[in-house]
Amino acid sequence: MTNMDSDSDDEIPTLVKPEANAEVGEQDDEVPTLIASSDEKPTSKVPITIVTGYLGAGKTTLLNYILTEQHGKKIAVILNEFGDSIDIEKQLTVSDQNSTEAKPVDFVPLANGCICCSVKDVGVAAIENLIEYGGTFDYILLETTGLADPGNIAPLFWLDDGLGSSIFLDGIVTLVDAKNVLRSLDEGEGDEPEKLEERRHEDGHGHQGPLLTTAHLQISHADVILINKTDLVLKEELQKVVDRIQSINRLAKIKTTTKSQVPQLEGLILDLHAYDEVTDADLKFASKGHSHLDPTISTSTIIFPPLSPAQVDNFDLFLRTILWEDDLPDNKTHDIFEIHRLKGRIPVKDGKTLLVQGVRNIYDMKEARTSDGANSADEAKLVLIGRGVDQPAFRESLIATLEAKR
Ligand SMILES: Nc1nc2c(ncn2[C@@H]2O[C@H](COP(=O)(O)OP(=O)(O)OP(=O)(O)O)[C@@H](O)[C@H]2O)c(=O)[nH]1
Ligand SMILES: [Zn+2]
Repeated sequence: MTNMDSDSDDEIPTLVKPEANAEVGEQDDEVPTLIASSDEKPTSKVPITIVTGYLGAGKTTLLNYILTEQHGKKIAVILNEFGDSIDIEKQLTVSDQNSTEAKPVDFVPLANGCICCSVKDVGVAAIENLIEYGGTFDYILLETTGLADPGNIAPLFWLDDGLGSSIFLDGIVTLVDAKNVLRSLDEGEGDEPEKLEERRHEDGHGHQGPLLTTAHLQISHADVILINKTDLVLKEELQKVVDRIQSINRLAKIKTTTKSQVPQLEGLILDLHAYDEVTDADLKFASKGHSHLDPTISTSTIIFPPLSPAQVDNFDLFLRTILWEDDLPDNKTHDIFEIHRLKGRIPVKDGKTLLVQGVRNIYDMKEARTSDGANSADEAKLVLIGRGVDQPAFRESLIATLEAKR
């Protein structure tokens, strides 16, 4: 669906209609509008999966595939021009002011119970309307533009304010094009040159750091990465791609696909729970080691002893300082860094386990339900994904902060 991504503002959005179900949409130019009565408010939050990926990686192919599969869910698919953070903020404000006079959104019902909605300019407001008027579906899939930075979009659905009251972020799925991804990572091919220049930063010694491309941002924020178009590469080439992607993001599940055909939807696209649960298994692979295959972004794991209850506040201070101030507490000297994603499981000696989640400068810390609790003898693990996170100073600063009397 490359025509969705053109820049012309007056272009009429195209609706996705899987060929197999072509008869369902009936008249092509008459789009049905679903309007539910106002008392049909959804009672629980609807999960949303963000589908991101570089230009032409296979996002629309994936959504079409899902819309034709039998999965027993009513899925609302939104094709959107989500991209620029500034636009999104504008849209949020507009939708807040107009929330009482929101207009219905147009949907196309599909054979397997799914509905499809194509939104070009309304963005967040459209999703609110979808919830308000639709109410009859149990999942939302949102395709972003190829140049979108998921780090700007994810917080909109994760936080309690804004949209978080009716929707919760289930996960971010990133598609990469096996044939082109290495070139995108190395050269920023397809990226806007000004954006690349903006994202370059100095390494703290006055040297320009390596290129941070859109492909990096989409991989570093992903919970699931589908390496698509495997038919276009040789086995050895594919292995190189897998290795490179793993070196950037060791938390994400990685699967290889052709024509975006995922082996199963559950746990790969739907119901990831990537922003509420942090299981031991989630962190296991990440903490097994790391490599420096990518000069720009890497995954790093800090392992430390369980906290005493009195150290919890100090741990929180450490998180606030690294995420909000891009700095390490206790004046620890360090190179410049930038954290994109963070996950942790922190046992406390009173028997609780703290679960930590972060995207950019937003984080959430809560207690694990006792049923999934690791016992307090386990080590604590904090996994960081980003630029410059692979510095010994992180662990040193954390230990010093935990031990400090405040
Ligand atoms: N050879 C090959 N082609 C594929 C595969 N998956 C998708 N394609 C083709 O690649 C092209 C782009 O796929 P889309 O699904 O439109 O990609 P997209 O990510 O939605 O693209 P944009 O919205 O333009 O960013 C289409 O012509 C697809 O048919 C694959 O596994 N192998
Ligand atoms: Zn597309």
